[in-house]
Amino acid sequence: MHFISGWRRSAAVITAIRSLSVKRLLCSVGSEDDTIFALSSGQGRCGVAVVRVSGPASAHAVRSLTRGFPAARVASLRSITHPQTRELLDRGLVLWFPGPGSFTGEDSAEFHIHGGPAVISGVLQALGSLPGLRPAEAGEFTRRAFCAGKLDLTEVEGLGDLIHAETEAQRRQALRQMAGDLGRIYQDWRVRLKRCLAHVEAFIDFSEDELIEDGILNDVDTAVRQLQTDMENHLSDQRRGERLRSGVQVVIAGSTNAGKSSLLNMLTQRPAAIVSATAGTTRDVVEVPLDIGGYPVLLSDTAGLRDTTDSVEQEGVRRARQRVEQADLSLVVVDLTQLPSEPQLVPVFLSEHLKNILEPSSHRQQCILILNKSDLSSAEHNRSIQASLACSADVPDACFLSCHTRDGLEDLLTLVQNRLKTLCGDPLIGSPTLTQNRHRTLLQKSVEALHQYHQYRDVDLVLAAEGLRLGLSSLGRITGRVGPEEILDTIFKEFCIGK
Ligand SMILES: Nc1nc2c(ncn2[C@@H]2O[C@H](COP(=O)(O)OP(=O)(O)OP(=O)(O)O)[C@@H](O)[C@H]2O)c(=O)[nH]1
Ligand SMILES: [K+]
Ligand SMILES: [Mg+2]
Repeated sequence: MHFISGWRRSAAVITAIRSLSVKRLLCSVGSEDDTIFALSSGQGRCGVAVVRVSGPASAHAVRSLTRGFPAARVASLRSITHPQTRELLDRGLVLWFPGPGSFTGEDSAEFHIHGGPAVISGVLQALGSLPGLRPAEAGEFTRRAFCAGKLDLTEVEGLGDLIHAETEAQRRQALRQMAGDLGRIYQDWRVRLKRCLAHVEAFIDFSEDELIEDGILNDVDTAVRQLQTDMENHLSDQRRGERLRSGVQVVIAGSTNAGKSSLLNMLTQRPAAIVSATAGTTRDVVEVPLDIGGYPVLLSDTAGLRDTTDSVEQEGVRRARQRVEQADLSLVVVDLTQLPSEPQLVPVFLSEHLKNILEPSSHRQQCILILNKSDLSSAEHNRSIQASLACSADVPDACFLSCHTRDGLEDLLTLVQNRLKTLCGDPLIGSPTLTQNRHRTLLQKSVEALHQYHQYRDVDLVLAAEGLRLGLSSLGRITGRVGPEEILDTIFKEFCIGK
């Protein structure tokens, strides 16, 4: 056993050298010797604009534009002047963040100036006139933070998502990922897998000399199986996190003239789609992003579903059906006045009607029935329909609505919100969910590689170990500990200049 710990130490040294060189390789592009600067607040006229500087010449930049060097991490009011012409550009706050304790890990500074275009361009020009300073590329500040080991890739992505978050639930999920909750899970799996690999490699190298305990491979088998289970559980999340990140696809579908476009307009509070008494008004899919109860929704109105000889309308119907296929949730609108007059016949009628709209049976659960135009039918008749529906197991959640009087809108919104909660999950409860397809693909690869381990375990241990190594490398790519340059390029390019 003594021998194994010695071997482990040397393996640890090798791993350390490897990860060092990977990091050097990844971070060598876009010379780190440059000092970069950019407007970090939004473009356009605003009260205060923030110009950020990072890199070795940051202190020189502060000295050149202001007098009296500011204390670290304290806002100091200064006159900001052009280093060559000495012209006064603005009076603003200057902040000095010495490395390595800064966001990027480098010496950095911020100029909080007035947000007029002339002030901003004056300060940017002044910085550009200094030797060793150049404008930052998109995402370059965050990239430097990553290279300094301040963030792993999942945290970088969380930061990107936070900047783009439009609803409360998206913000919560992004904050959690930025805090490293997701990265920690992947890191833990990497550590466990690394231990398995070390044991198998030790077994390959030393088992003939009988320096290895028997049963070590059985322990590895159990550990690998447990890892597979953990990863598969994480993968089978019904894409909740990804849905929350990119928006829930909700489609409004149904027969012509049911009031689908009227519903879209009521929910979006603007005349987004044309409403008319002519059947077959809507042809194109009309898509509107919405925030419903903190969840991001992409709501689309579609052409009424009917057989038609009009080729343009046929295309509209084809697109409508395609949307229903892809949707996370369908709002099926039915004109109440078109239902059978006998309430007890309504459930069978609706269940047949739904088959026509939601063909694959797997989609039946992801549907809310909206019985529209309730203003045209008596309250008593509506109650009888409701009672009859309550006794039927074939019909999904249904609610009465009038797009004219807005009666039933509250109930509909509650129903929709509850569905969204199930579809996206609560980002603060339970273990954090996968948020990106990139993570999913790499995790699936990792799980497949672990299957290779079991496949070759009794046949060829070297090949089995290779499976573990592949699994480890896929996991490492998620957090960016291992990874080709182009992945990083894509991720950082999604950031804007100044981030
Ligand atoms: N009385 C009443 N009329 C409604 C209601 N909702 C919609 N309508 C009317 O029904 C007709 C059709 O409405 P639309 O919203 O265009 O229906 P649609 O389902 O989008 O129709 P297509 O796009 O042609 O498939 C219009 O005359 C609306 O004013 C409602 O709740 N009550
Ligand atoms: K219509
Ligand atoms: Mg319409």
